[in-house]
Amino acid sequence: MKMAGNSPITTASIKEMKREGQRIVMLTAYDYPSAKLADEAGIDMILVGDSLGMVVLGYESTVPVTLEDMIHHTKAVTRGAKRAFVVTDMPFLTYHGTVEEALRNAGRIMQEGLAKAVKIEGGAELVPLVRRCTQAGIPVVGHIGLTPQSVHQLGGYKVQGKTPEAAQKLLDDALALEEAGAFALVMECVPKQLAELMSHRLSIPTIGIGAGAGCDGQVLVYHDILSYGSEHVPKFVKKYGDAGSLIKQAITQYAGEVRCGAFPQDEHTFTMKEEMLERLYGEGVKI
Ligand SMILES: Nc1nc(=O)c2c([nH]1)NC[C@@H]1CN(c3ccc(C(=O)N[C@@H](CCC(=O)O)C(=O)O)cc3)CN21
Ligand SMILES: CC(C)C(=O)C(=O)O
Ligand SMILES: [Mg+2]
Repeated sequence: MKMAGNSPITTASIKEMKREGQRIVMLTAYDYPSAKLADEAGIDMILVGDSLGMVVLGYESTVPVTLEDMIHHTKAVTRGAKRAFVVTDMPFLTYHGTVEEALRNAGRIMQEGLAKAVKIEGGAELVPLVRRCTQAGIPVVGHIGLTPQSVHQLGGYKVQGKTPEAAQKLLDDALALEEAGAFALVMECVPKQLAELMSHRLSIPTIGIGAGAGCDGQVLVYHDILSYGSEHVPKFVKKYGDAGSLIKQAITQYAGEVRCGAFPQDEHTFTMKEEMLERLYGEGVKI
């Protein structure tokens, strides 16, 4: 399998991967160790997804996630990612006021979090913002199809674009975002035929999640592929490891060994010199 070299990934190398038919691999990460492992495993793009609200903060949806949350986690991820290109989700309602306000929020993600790009959920209505960010040097990734920040409007996490009208709207949105300057596009939970068609129509790379093999790249949630405590795992997830069981087993063994006295052993313990101990007792130091 071909993999881009060791030099840091850029927007240019991401676009080039599409031209060369090399699939782009994206994974979410939310902290320093997960970013470091993903980076070392050769992941091309790391997404600091607002899914962190659900998988690491325990909220019911991504709606409660704040800009401060995203910046905080982005700081940790960018310290761990040496080669991977880090993209951060703009959270709920941080890009729906004025373009100036949205630009300022995107700017904080770049300047404080040190992300290389931002991702925003929505279609053609975001064109003025995408244009402004792109002009200001902030690369933008679009996100269409199932847009989880609109879960309360969509009525659940459902597949999108199943009718000809809905599919046409998604295609129009995708083309508008590309035209406005988005350098990549996430397509979530859309029928595979539509995702493949959109991937052919667009010159920018498409990154699918629950959108089939016809996309230029794939993205999944870190905790989902590792079975690491994530709940309500979507159908499109494939599990590649069982970190949850591994961690629970290790913690259970630790608890058992503390309770029966098997831990700690001498090797985990510090000692005082005999001479110091004699002085302690002999001189009657009060302890
Ligand atoms: N752990 C996790 N993984 C994700 O991929 C993820 C999150 N959280 N949180 C934010 C969004 C929400 N996502 C989701 C969540 C559930 C489904 C889901 O259950 N979908 C149904 C399909 C329903 C239908 O038939 O229309 C499924 O069976 O997969 C899909 C996407 C994707 N994102
Ligand atoms: C699932 C991906 C695309 C995402 O937006 C997230 O992790 O928040
Ligand atoms: Mg997201």
